[in-house]
Amino acid sequence: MLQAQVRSQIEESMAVKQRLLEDDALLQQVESLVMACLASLRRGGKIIFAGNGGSFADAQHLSAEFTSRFAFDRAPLASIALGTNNSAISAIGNDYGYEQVFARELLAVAKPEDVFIAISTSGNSVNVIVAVEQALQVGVKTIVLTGQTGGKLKGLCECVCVPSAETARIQECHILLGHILCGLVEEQFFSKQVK
Ligand SMILES: O=C(CO)[C@@H](O)[C@H](O)[C@H](O)[C@H](O)COP(=O)(O)O
Ligand SMILES: [Zn+2]
Repeated sequence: MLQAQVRSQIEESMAVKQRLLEDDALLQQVESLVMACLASLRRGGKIIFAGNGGSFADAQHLSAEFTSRFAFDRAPLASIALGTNNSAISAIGNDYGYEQVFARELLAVAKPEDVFIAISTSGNSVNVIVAVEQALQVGVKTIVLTGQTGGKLKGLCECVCVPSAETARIQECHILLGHILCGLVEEQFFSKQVK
């Protein structure tokens, strides 16, 4: 009985990915994001990630692909996920408010040569919005991975909008696109350096 629901959720996940595949503008955005990350790393910048809940896990996961390795053994690439220092979250949250937890850490570490990838399925998480505003002020190239509407983040900066309104389905596409990003950046960065 539950098997039908399992099947229908897999079908829905595949349907969202099919819509991604048919969205040339979105694929172009992902290519541009790869190029922006490459340019940042080549000039000594780093890739900064942030998100809440499942997107926090995605932020950590993708950041670790850069600093550890993705598809092959190579030198580490500079990346951090905001909010991974529990003491900083506790101190900033307690002293400045939870909406500042990403923005203040970003202000402490971001340089104009960095890229900031914010992840929010709704586009409405206040701590992500405030961090995006802070990144733009510092002059950091900022891109948001979000859902079909982009929420409040839509008007603020470039948004890669996954064509779904369902959090889980959007997250599944974010990690797919994130893995594609990591793989292409790694391949391009090191193929150029080997010569
Ligand atoms: O993973 C999930 C749901 O799949 C949740 O933990 C989810 O990430 C949390 O509710 C987040 O707070 C949602 O934030 P956002 O994606 O709207 O910015
Ligand atoms: Zn989740």
